[in-house]
Parts: sequence; C-alpha cells; structure tokens
Amino acid sequence: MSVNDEATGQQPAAPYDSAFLKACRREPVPHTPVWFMRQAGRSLPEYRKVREGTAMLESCMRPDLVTEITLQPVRRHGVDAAIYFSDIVVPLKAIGVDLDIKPGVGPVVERPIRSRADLARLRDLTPDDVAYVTEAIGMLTGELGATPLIGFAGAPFTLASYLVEGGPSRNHEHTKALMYGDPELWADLLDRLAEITAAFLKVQIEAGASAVQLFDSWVGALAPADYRRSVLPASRKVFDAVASYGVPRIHFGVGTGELLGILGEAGADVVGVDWRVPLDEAARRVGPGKALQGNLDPAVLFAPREAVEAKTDEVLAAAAGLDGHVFNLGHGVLPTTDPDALTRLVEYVHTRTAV
Ligand SMILES: Cc1c2[nH]c(c1CCC(=O)O)Cc1[nH]c(c(CCC(=O)O)c1C)Cc1[nH]c(c(CCC(=O)O)c1C)Cc1[nH]c(c(C)c1CCC(=O)O)C2
Repeated sequence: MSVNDEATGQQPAAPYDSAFLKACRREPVPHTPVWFMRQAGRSLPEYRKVREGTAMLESCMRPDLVTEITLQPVRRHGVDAAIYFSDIVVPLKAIGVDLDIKPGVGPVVERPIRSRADLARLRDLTPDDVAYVTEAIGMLTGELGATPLIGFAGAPFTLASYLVEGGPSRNHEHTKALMYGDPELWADLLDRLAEITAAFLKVQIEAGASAVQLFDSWVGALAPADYRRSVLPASRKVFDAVASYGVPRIHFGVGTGELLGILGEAGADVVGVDWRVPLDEAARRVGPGKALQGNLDPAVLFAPREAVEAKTDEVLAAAAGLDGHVFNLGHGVLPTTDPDALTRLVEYVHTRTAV
C-alpha cells in the first residue's frame, strides 16, 4: 500500500487521476491540490536526522536517502504531490563540474565558466551519469502509489548564474557582463545548458516522474527585453524537448511579475507565480490556456494561525476564476518554518476548496 492509502485503506488510483495532475491539465478537481517548493528539507526534524553526517550532494546520489527524504513531507503533510529530492546543480556535478553545495551558502563552483575554453568543459549528460536518479525514481513511484512525483531541473539562466558567478550572487554582475559583453558565447552557454537540462528531465520522466518543474529562480533579475533576447530561446528549447511525453511542464521564477507574459511563451503548461502578483492579475499577464501555481508568501507561515488562514483565503479568492490552480507557496519553504503550520495549511486548503 502506498503512503497515502494507509490512512484511507482505499485502492490507489493512478497518479494520472490525481487532483494535482488534473489541475495541471485544467480539468475539474475534487479539491485544490497543494504541494510546497522545498517541502523536502530542513524544516523537517526527520530530514535533519537522516541527513546527519551526509553531505548534501552525496545524499542526492543515494537512492535510499532520496526515497526516504522525498516521502517524508508526503507522509507528514498529506501534500498532493511529491517533489524528487535533489538539487539544480546535480546534473552539472554528474558531468564533472567541480562544484559543491556549502551548508548555509548554496552551490559553489571551483572554476567559474567565463570563456569559450571554459564552456568546452560542459559535456553532454547521459542517463548513465545519473543512474542513481533512475534507480531512486523506480523505488519512489512504487512507494508513492497514486501520489504523483514531480521531477525538476534548474533553467539555463539560473544554472548559468551559478556557473558564471562561481556561487550565489545578489547582482549577477559576471553573468550579465557575459550576457551583454559576449552575446555569442552567452547564447552557446545557454544552449549547452538547455541540452543538459533537457537530458536530465528526460531521465526523470522516463523513470516515472508525472510532471516536471523548471526552476528559473533568479531570472527576475532581468528586464523583459533582455529575457526575450537572451534567455527565452534556451528555456523554450528545454520545454520543447520534453513536450512529446505529455506530462505537465511547470515553469517557476522569483520576482517575475514583469516577465509573466513572456514566461508563458516559453512553453510551460503551468506557470508558477511568487507572492508579489495576485493570481487573478497573474492570469491576465500569462494569458489563456495555462494553469497557475502559487502563491502564498512563505513568510506568512510565521504569523498566527488566523493570519495564515486569512492570507490563504486571499490567495484562494484570487484563484477562484482561474482555469487550473495548484496551491503552493510563492517560493520555497523557509528552513525555520514550523512543520505543523504546513500540515495545517494543506488541510485548510483541502477543506476550503472541497466540492
Ligand atoms: C536556486 C536553487 C538551488 N536549488 C534549488 C533551487 C531552485 C529553487 C529555489 O529557488 O529555491 C532546487 C532545490 N533544492 C532542493 C530541492 C529539493 C526538493 C524540494 O523539496 O523542493 C529543490 C527543488 C534541495 C536542497 N538544496 C539545498 C538544500 C539545503 C542543504 C541542506 O539541507 O544541507 C536542500 C534541502 C542547498 C541549496 N541549493 C541551492 C540553494 C540556494 C541552496 C540553499 C543553501 C542553504 O541555505 O543551505 C540552489
């Protein structure tokens, strides 16, 4: 029996029939589905316990740990989807980029990529490079039963920002210097990253992921014209490469209010929205034919329960007229969030939206 059926004793239906995938396909749902970006991670004591003594990247390569950590938030919160436990830099590590994830800092790249010679170091990703992903997803889909698994990857711009800066960056100055200063090298770098990303998403879908999310977390740093010229072609290439599988494709970035219309053009079926733009306004900007995902401010979870419920009602009211809504936070779960507040939130959204 799968993790979510133990409570009900019901026979699992297929992930295809889940509220999450129905909402992504803009079909009627029994309740608004909920999952949280970064639901698997530091807000959970059981996560900290199993991660003890194992470095982040090493845990991503251990199918037993990946399976356990991915399942933890499904068991605890009853979310409508699992997200595969990994990190956006895992495929880069897999092709030999000398990087590490430093606790409290994020991904750090030993030798940043800033020249044509550096670019030559980014080789193709083959399924054999990430055999542990195929193995872990096989284990996971068995355990998850009817609960869908979301695969993910970092989008070319966000990956490039780590590779070019050499680590996390507030202003992305080296990244933008390359983008404006050597457009040809920039385009080749993003194209290379699009190929690696597409290959990584294909591995996850072929292993059993029911949907994929492309995280372009830092793309909100760009003006719309620069996004259109210098980033959109690479993101579109990723979405096109996985279109034929027919699994929903989600596209998310932070601070993308001014980009929402163009983000829609990259090809996703679902557009993720941070908390700065209400969902009804986001729907006008994205245009018809796409579901939306979001968008409660993750910091709201630090307020008393009544305030969380009031802010959740605002999100649900703005989502009322949408053609497909997946409830999520506007960005990842903050590490010091009370896990019980997340469990209550799932229950609250399910109750308020049950038909
Ligand atoms: C930009 C980005 C990264 N990684 C990711 C993004 C895009 C999402 C976003 O915008 O938040 C994506 C990511 N990273 C992780 C997941 C797991 C799945 C999930 O639960 O969402 C996902 C989807 C695990 C992780 N990735 C990381 C952790 C923390 C490491 C730990 O627990 O020791 C986890 C659980 C490390 C990481 N990796 C990265 C950062 C900024 C950090 C945090 C650094 C820190 O504060 O320690 C790069």
